[in-house]
Amino acid sequence: MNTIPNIHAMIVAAGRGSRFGASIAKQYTMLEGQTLLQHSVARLACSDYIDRCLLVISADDSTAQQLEFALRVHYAVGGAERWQSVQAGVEAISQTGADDSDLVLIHDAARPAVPNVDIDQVIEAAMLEPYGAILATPVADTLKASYQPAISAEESRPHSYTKSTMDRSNMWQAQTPQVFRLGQLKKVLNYVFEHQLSITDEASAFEQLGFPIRLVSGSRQNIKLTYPDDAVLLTAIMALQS
Ligand SMILES: Nc1ccn([C@@H]2O[C@H](COP(=O)(O)OP(=O)(O)OP(=O)(O)O)[C@@H](O)[C@H]2O)c(=O)n1
Ligand SMILES: C[C@](O)(CO)[C@H](O)COP(=O)(O)O
Repeated sequence: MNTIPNIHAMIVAAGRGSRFGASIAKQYTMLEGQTLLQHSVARLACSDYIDRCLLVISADDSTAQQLEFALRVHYAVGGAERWQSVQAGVEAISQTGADDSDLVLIHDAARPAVPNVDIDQVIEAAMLEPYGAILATPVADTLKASYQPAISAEESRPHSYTKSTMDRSNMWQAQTPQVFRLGQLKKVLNYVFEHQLSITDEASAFEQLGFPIRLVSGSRQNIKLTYPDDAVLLTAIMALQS
């Protein structure tokens, strides 16, 4: 497993950003004169392993094709769930005649601050693995499980209470890029489809089948724009990095 495989990069940008709550899809939020999607492509462009990128966008996206990108891009139409967008991207990559042993790199449009060094590290780790590797950071905070007691008729919103404290010693927060062998990725996504699983990243699909995915410790600067508060942090991180 030590020959250099082809790398097919894909950025998933077909989400709505419902938790962010803006009127435009969050991947088109402007930051330092460019959209998040352009920044994310530019980060991938810094890697010597990547020379083009598949952008998975929603069917009604009229913005992406008007933008300029730091890499040669091509397009696929995403689905309702993130994993379905990835599956659409995987199909598009397969149709180009890619080999099952090639690597597919999946990155969120909403993570424009991924450091260049992390991109290469996760690619190089995946090259040595039969299934793949992902960026992640060890959980830093005390982690609480919670419960909500039954609410009385006059209460409109239930409060949450702590139930227990989780052992965080082997807990990680998943990031992207996530990098997998194409053939194995196709298999696990079919499994998700057949079993109607609900997953938030592709590494979860591998976990369901007991396939090991290596964790590569990444930077805490690689945050995802998810909630409005994240915009302040992301702006500061991008300014610091530039
Ligand atoms: N059906 C979907 C859902 C998500 N994504 C992409 O996956 C990345 C990470 O997902 P997330 O932060 O959950 O994005 P949204 O689905 O847009 O946000 P929300 O869950 O708050 O609606 C984003 O770049 C998003 O565009 C996608 O391509 N297709
Ligand atoms: C893929 C991901 O960005 C890894 O953190 C994430 O899982 C996307 O979905 P989420 O629902 O925002 O966790």
